[in-house]
Amino acid sequence: MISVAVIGAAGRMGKTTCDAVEAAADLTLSARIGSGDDLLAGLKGAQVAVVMTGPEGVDDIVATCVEQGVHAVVGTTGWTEAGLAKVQAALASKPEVGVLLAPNFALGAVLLMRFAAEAAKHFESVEVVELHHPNKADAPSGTARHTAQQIAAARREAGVAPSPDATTAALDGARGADVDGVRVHSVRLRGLVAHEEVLLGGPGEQLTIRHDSFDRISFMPGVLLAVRQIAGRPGLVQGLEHYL
Ligand SMILES: NC(=O)C1=CN([C@@H]2O[C@H](COP(=O)(O)OP(=O)(O)OC[C@H]3O[C@@H](n4cnc5c(N)ncnc54)[C@H](O)[C@@H]3O)[C@@H](O)[C@H]2O)C=CC1
Ligand SMILES: O=C(O)C1=N[C@H](C(=O)O)C[C@H](O)C1
Repeated sequence: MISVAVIGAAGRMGKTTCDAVEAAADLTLSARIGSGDDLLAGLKGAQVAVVMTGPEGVDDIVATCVEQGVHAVVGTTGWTEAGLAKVQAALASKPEVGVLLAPNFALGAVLLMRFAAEAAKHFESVEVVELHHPNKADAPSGTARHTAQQIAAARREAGVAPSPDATTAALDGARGADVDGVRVHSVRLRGLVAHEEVLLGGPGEQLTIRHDSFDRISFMPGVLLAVRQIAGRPGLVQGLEHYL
């Protein structure tokens, strides 16, 4: 049995995660930790923490997990370089602990990123569009950032030129955010859950790669896979693709 504490347990992802952990025969839910709860008390007896809070203060939460010797499976997005450095510093004193930062636990989203990086080596133009529910705190989404970074790395390695763009006059934001030279556009719309499209263009053709999460249960197989594997994967890992 692996004992699991869920941090951010009252949120949309936290509730779904608690249900998934409770339904798994080889896992036991040791604590539901919400905003204002005693984190140290909640972590007592846990082997793995699943972190599904908002971005604010998540670096301190993950650093505390590491200091307590609790592996952390982290779904929270909106990380800063300073936040990552804080976690790395905590891991330096506890190198046996595992931290997985996964911007998307859905298998289809992980595959979308892999396919997009491959395709982006072969097309002149590429842009990313992410579409989410309007309660989301961060933009662009963690998945879109990760997608754009993987696309940029693949294009750099293949020696592909930047996407052409003759824009010289634009309203602020009209061309989206620039992530490693890849344009990323964020849509927030009531009714949506989590969706992403990668648009690839070449002379006379377009390839669109799209993934839709219609329900947060789509993230649970990836979360449970990470919970089961993390004890054997010390250090900081970014992206569920490294676990597959
Ligand atoms: N990696 C993935 O596959 C996915 C990641 N996400 C990310 O997960 C995060 C949470 O998303 P939602 O559940 O939609 O947000 P939410 O706002 O519904 O839930 C966040 C919860 O965390 C709680 N919280 C905030 N600070 C806390 C603290 N210090 N200690 C304990 N609890 C605290 C809040 O009170 C709230 O209940 C977001 O960053 C989102 O981008 C969302 C879906 C999938
Ligand atoms: O906030 C969300 O809902 C989601 N957040 C993650 C992200 O920022 O990529 C994963 C998924 O897109 C849902």
